[in-house]
Amino acid sequence: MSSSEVLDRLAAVIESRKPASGGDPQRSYVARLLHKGPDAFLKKIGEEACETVMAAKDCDHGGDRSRLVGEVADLWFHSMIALAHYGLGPADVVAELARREGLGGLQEKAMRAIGESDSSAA
Ligand SMILES: N=c1c2ncn([C@@H]3O[C@H](COP(=O)(O)OP(=O)(O)OP(=O)(O)O)[C@@H](O)[C@H]3O)c2ncn1[C@@H]1O[C@H](COP(=O)(O)O)[C@@H](O)[C@H]1O
Repeated sequence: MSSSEVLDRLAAVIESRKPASGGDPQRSYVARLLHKGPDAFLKKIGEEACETVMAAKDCDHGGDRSRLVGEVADLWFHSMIALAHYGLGPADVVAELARREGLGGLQEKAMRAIGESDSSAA
């Protein structure tokens, strides 16, 4: 089982829960969030991000690392609902990570700073 297969299957299920695909808010959690709209699933992303931070901090103090895995799973899951709403999916995120492969964060930041100073000089 590859991680991208799992993400692709989940993306397909989320797609099938969209209102246009007949998703039923009475029977499906995903359909309910999509039906409520961006405020509902974006709020969940904020909550899950905070819970991820708290679970990670607990790991620093001997906490259960499986809790961190669970919180990141919640964060990814709710982020995937947002991606689907905006017509995107895990393949788009993977493509962006692939594009960044080999470009160090400090290098990218330095390139951005040069671009910003060029545009302010123009
Ligand atoms: N991966 C998940 C998944 N992860 C988390 N959740 C649900 O997300 C909800 C919110 O999680 P919380 O920990 O915040 O729980 P809570 O405090 O009860 O949340 P709220 O009351 O704030 O909604 C819970 O009800 C979880 O069960 C998920 N629900 C569904 N999936 C996947 O989505 C598929 C489709 O789900 P349905 O659309 O519900 O059929 C499922 O088959 C799964 O593969």
